[in-house]
Amino acid sequence: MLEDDFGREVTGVRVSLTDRCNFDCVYCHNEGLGDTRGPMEPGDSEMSTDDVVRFLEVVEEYDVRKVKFTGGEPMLRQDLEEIIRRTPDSMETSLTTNGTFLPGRAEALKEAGLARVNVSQDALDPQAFAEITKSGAYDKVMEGVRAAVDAGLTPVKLNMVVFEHTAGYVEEMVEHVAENEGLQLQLIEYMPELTGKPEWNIDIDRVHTWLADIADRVERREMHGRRRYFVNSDAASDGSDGGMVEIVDPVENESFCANCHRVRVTHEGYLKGCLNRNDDLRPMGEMTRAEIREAFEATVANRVPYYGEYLVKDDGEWVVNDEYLGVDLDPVTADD
Ligand SMILES: Nc1nc2c(ncn2[C@@H]2O[C@H](COP(=O)(O)OP(=O)(O)OP(=O)(O)O)[C@@H](O)[C@H]2O)c(=O)[nH]1
Ligand SMILES: C[S@@+](CC[C@H](N)C(=O)[O-])C[C@H]1O[C@@H](n2cnc3c(N)ncnc32)[C@H](O)[C@@H]1O
Ligand code: SF4
Ligand code: SF4
Repeated sequence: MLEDDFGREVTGVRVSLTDRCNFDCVYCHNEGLGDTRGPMEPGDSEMSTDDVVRFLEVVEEYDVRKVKFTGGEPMLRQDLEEIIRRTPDSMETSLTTNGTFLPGRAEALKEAGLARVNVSQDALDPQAFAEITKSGAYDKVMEGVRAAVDAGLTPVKLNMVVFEHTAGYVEEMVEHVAENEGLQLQLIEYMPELTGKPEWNIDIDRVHTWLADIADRVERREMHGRRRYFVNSDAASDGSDGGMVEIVDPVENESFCANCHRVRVTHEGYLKGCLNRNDDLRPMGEMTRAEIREAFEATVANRVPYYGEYLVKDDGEWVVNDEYLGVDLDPVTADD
């Protein structure tokens, strides 16, 4: 297993399969790569099926055991089922999607070996949903979530970005997942770095405080040290956990970055050490196994935590701050 200079082992990869999308969400960071708008046809620049599979086979050699497929909208790739089928068996395979193509395809994804899906759903109100996503496909998304639950792609995590347009819908969404088996909620702090519009920010600490008040139990997840709140677990008739609500709050959060164990791959086949950075793109040449190995090792060796005092000025020169290694990571009590 590879470890970076900040003691972070790399256990997962996040692979963007395309930058195309059928939505145009007002906040979209597109994994740090900018606009999703453009032609809907497969781009020449996208990694081929074989490239993606070869990449996964190589990183498996380094004990990478998790892969997240994302985009753009990854379900625009017609070879998604094939990619999943050919993903090494040792890897947990998950997908983040806007959900519109899940109806009619969820079963096939499950059969191909997909473990679970996350579906972006920012509101339970069709009009608000349409305004945020610039699409009227609310019903399709609801249908997609049901199809995923029915196919056993569970837990289905609903991804809701908490920002000015959605803050009023948080409570309703928490109730929704608490009442519906198979669903969990991820409340994502709005990341303004890549989209501008800092005026849309909502103070995520207020959401933590509110959830801490109503939760029966709180855990900390290994990944990013994220907090998980269990709501209404007593009321759950099936003995399950009731509603599980996780807060994804990376912004200016050193502890989040200190627990970051994933390397990213862009749809064009560049490695990237951090979601928020665009100055660390590393090509993998012709994507031969040797080139992938070399680029992967170099990417891990050059990873830095985005938030955190990882660079300091010494005699006018920027140098890595060894003190960062002493950041209080807080005890992590929950496993993934
Ligand atoms: N800044 C930052 N944001 C992240 C990182 N990982 C995930 N996110 C954000 O978290 C949100 C949810 O991401 P998903 O792709 O659904 O999945 P996940 O939460 O990372 O992973 P699972 O919970 O294991 O499914 C997205 O808005 C991502 O941009 C990260 O390493 N850094
Ligand atoms: C870029 S999308 C790609 C996958 C898929 N198209 C989807 O929407 O789920 C991945 C996740 O990033 C989230 N996201 C996009 N821009 C964001 C931002 N500025 N701040 C926080 N999360 C954001 C989306 O809500 C989504 O859950
Ligand atoms: S559906 Fe996903 S990729 Fe598409 S615009 Fe929305 S957040 Fe971005
Ligand atoms: S270093 Fe921080 S900002 Fe960058 S990908 Fe990891 S958690 Fe996200």
